[in-house]
Amino acid sequence: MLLTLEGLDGSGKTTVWRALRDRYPSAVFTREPTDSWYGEAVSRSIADDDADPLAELFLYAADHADHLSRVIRPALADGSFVVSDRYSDSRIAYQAATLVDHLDDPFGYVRDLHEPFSRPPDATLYLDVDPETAAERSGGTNKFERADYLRAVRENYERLVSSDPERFVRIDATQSEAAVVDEALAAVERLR
Ligand SMILES: Nc1ncnc2c1ncn2[C@@H]1O[C@H](COP(=O)(O)OP(=O)(O)O)[C@@H](O)[C@H]1O
Ligand SMILES: Cc1cn([C@H]2C[C@H](O)[C@@H](COP(=O)(O)OP(=O)(O)O)O2)c(=O)[nH]c1=O
Repeated sequence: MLLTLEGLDGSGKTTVWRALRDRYPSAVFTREPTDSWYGEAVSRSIADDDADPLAELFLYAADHADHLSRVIRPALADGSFVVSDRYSDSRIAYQAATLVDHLDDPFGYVRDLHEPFSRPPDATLYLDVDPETAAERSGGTNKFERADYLRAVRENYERLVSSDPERFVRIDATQSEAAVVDEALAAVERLR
């Protein structure tokens, strides 16, 4: 089973990912961007304010392709429970926002790019938080610009959730850390 964690920066994905790692020590825990050289290229692009958004999409997509072949598919073939902190939905939510002035239908473009080669998650925990809280928690320096961008990203997440409601479990991530973790652990218990 492939479980993914999604949500805005600062929504608490990594906190939940760690709690799941403690609860399911034999599962495979992974993340995107990965720690491969493809993931390092992604990090360089994130750090570059002038990075071309289309080039950045393809770096993220390359990292995803490598993640699938090197980690995700072999682990699933072994019958492992696999948990990924971010996955393809992050691309659709974030890059559709960065590409809004570059493509007519960025959401459809990024979604369809994945379709021929990716492996959809079986279930996704969506940690839902308002953009202001997300920006504050993730320590963005330009808080208002960041919150504006995260607002667009959140709208894309909402589109994803409504297009595939069966796959998503929405968790109110404005609750305390302990409440979010409890809800996430209970949801995974039900899903497995
Ligand atoms: N429910 C919560 N309430 C308050 N602070 C939180 C909550 N969840 C996480 N945090 C804090 O917010 C910051 C970002 O959390 P993190 O789990 O790294 O989020 P993400 O991986 O989604 O960016 C950390 O300092 C973490 O301790
Ligand atoms: C995986 C992925 C991440 N991102 C962005 C989200 C984050 O702003 C940044 C780094 O991801 P990450 O390290 O998961 O950030 P955080 O822990 O703060 O949520 O990359 C994309 O824009 N597209 C993607 O496909």
